[in-house]
Amino acid sequence: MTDDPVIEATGLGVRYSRRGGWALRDCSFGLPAHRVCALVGPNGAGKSTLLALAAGLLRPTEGTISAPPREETAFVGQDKPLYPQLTVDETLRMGRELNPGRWDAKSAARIVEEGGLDGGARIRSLSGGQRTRVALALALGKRPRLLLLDEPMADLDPLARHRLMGVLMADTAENGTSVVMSSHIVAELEGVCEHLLLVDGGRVRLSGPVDDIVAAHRLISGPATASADLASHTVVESRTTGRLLTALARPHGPLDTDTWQTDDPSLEELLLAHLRSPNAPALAIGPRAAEAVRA
Ligand SMILES: Nc1ncnc2c1ncn2[C@@H]1O[C@H](COP(=O)(O)OP(=O)(O)OP(=O)(O)O)[C@@H](O)[C@H]1O
Repeated sequence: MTDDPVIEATGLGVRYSRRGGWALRDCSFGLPAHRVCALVGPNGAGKSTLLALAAGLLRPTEGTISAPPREETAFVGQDKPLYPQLTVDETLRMGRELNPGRWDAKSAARIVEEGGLDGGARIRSLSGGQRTRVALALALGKRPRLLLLDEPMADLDPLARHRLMGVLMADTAENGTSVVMSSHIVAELEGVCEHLLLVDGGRVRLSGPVDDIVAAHRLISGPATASADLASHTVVESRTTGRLLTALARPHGPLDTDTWQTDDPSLEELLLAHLRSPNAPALAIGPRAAEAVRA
């Protein structure tokens, strides 16, 4: 296994119409192969657009994106295009026929069985969450090199989500699949995702290995009167309550420990601080870091 990027983008931009605004602009990043990458951002940030580009369903208006070919990619979008009149078993048989020579019946069956789905049930009789499960079974059965998931677990109950995430992660780790997964449920990503791409307003705000991104930040608290001390660091967000100042910052050197108390932020704290501060400087760590930050 190599750490070569599975997806590489340079100056990527998408405009859906000539008069419309840019859904994505100046995006440069690399996503590592054989890893689980989280794609995070608020509504309308450009996540689905980015996944559609990676899946080869959309062409960029400007810039380039390289990704595996469509036959090696599986994409589970927000709307799951299944045939309502087919049964679960017939759907999986169709998956086998559409993917001759590479269909992994065991992986597909495992996802369906784990949800207790009746193979004879018609797709139209299934709940939204059960359909998601069938769509994921079809995607994994394809044994893709790249698995793209657009908010895959949104309509599953918390227990089903937790279990299915476990199965998905075990399966993709076993097969060295590269996964890119968008989600609004940050708690779901913590401990699962190794790489992070935060997009906001069509731009890349954070890009890099989760551990490195988290390690680059500190939660800082201390007296508001000493706020000038922070001027030499990159402050993503700061708040003053009475005499106490709390901040999320990227320190560029030691902080006076007599004045400041510092802690590791959680991934959730880090993401929320960035989302609340759209003008905070972007951070890219790893491949294409220079271009990402320049953009
Ligand atoms: N088919 C389309 N035609 C025109 N504009 C579109 C189209 N699809 C998306 N957009 C616009 O592109 C921007 C990015 O949308 P996108 O769906 O990629 O965001 P997202 O991050 O996936 O959002 P969400 O979290 O709500 O799913 C938005 O401003 C959206 O209105």
